[in-house]
Amino acid sequence: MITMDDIIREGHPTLREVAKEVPIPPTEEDVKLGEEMMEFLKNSQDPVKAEELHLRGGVGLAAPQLDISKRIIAVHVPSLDPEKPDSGISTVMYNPKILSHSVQQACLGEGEGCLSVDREVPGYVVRAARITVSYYDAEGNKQKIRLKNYNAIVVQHEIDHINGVMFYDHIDEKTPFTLDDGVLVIE
Ligand SMILES: CC(C)(C)[C@H](NC(=O)Nc1cc(F)cc(F)c1)C(=O)N(CC(=O)NO)CC1CCCC1
Ligand SMILES: [Zn+2]
Repeated sequence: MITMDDIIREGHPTLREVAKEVPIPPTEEDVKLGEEMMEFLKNSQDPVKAEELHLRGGVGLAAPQLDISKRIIAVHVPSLDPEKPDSGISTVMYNPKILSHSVQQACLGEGEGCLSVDREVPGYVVRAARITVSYYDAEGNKQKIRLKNYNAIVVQHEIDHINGVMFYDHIDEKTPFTLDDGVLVIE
């Protein structure tokens, strides 16, 4: 079972590598890895288990964060809006790829953090507000989905990880909270 001890922290070189594509259909080993990554996210959002296992409440995880340089990500975003019960996203993506994205940009009003970063890094992380992502699922079926707002932010954050990019690479140190016109601030 994955715990915080399995997550490598900033400074570890694997976080700066471009991860390798995985064979499709995913091998048994890669399917098992994806399942364990999803289980970690679910455990981390379960108050009892998170407390017991000392987990930070995670919504996304990329294989490089486990020192496994493969293009596998898991996202488990609860629907934050009770009126829209299925506005979240919960899936493991093999070889995810952003096919297109909106010109419109967005950022989280709170800025971003990272399971691999044990410090606050203030500043807006400006990303595309909407993205179209293709990926393969555990059975090797090609999927194509459109994401917006928080779901889009999480998937972009995780795809950054398989490209060796950290969220603070996007923060302008001199003007961390300056926003161009039209950037959507997601609260
Ligand atoms: C870094 C951390 C604060 C742990 C962040 N958690 C998070 O956003 N928790 C959360 C938010 C909710 F809205 C509902 C909920 F149930 C839990 C996170 O998992 N990530 C993922 C990560 O580090 N992946 O590598 C950082 C987020 C910053 C923007 C997108 C993902
Ligand atoms: Zn991260």
